[in-house]
Amino acid sequence: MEINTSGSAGTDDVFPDLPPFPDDVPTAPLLRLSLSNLRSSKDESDALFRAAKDLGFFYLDMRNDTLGETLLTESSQLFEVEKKMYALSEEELNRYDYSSIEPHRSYFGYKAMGKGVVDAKGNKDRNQFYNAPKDDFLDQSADPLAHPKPLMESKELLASYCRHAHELLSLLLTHINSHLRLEPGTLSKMHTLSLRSGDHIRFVTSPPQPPQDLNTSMGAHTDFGSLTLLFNRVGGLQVLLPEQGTFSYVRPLPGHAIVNVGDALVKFSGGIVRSNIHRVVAPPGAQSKCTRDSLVYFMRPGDNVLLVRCSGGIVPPLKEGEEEERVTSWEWIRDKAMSTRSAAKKEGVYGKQRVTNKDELKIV
Ligand SMILES: O=C(O)CCC(=O)C(=O)O
Ligand SMILES: [Fe+2]
Repeated sequence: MEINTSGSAGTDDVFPDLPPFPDDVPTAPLLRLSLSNLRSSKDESDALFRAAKDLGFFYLDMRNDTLGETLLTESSQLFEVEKKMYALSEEELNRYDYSSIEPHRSYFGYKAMGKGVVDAKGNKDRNQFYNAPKDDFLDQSADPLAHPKPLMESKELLASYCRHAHELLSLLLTHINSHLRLEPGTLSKMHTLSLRSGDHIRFVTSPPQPPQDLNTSMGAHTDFGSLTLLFNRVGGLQVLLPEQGTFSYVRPLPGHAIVNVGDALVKFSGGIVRSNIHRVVAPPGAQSKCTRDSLVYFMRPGDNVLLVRCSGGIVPPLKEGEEEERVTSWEWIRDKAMSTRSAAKKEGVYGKQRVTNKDELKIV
């Protein structure tokens, strides 16, 4: 079967309400997979595993599939909720910054513009984001946090989105599980919806940047979790091409989500899949004048799950004398999420800067 890549845009590849993504910037060759084909085609499933190993990023066409269409509709509705939330004053939003409030100290909640750093020089980020925890919205947190009114007014929508995003990503996990030839259910068991976990919906927004002062909006990073489901419409996301060592834009495509592999799955697979480095820069071309919103769902293992390789299948066993750090999902998130916060750095709680992909696994 022929699998397209994003090298060039097709006729229905533009968002009608936005200036077009330029045709003269290089774009990354993500495979275009289809959710509906994935349900029945072995070739599509093989392509999924290939994408998870080679680049760790791929497009997933959500159209012509009930779950996919539901996620497209709900994500559009959440983009509206996102607008309402960011219309709140900075003072109001800052009430939900839990990054230094004990006993709730957490990466959930609001992060103001410039609260994170994008590079080793300490340059500040150019985005605001809000991390809305799955467990609060599914009413399964021991100690739920307060969240802004626009989110609480759409609590059912957020809950429904968490369930659907989790269902979709679980389906992808099942395919990866079978390609790794693990016991059926091995990966799913560590990601049961009812387990307390770091899963959350992230609402990211970046205002247009002054043309004379462009900077990285979100610094180069890998995602912590197992799989990430991303909807964006304005360009700016870039992936590091593993062979060239250069960053390349990911063209947003209507009707498609972008899916990427995170660090936890690298650990579980003993380095077989790839958690690729990516970043967000100012939107290219005519899109540079747009506010850039994105909607991310991070699927993560349960908080108490140990991030060690699975045994069985094609997962390479540890070599004699080789040891793996025994860190739980919760400990890993705590260190990693706080490592890019400038305030945390100042207070001396700068976490370990954890980056994992195939090549770096050994130095983590
Ligand atoms: O906004 C985007 O397109 C990507 C955001 C991202 O990589 C993240 O929040 O981890
Ligand atoms: Fe990311």
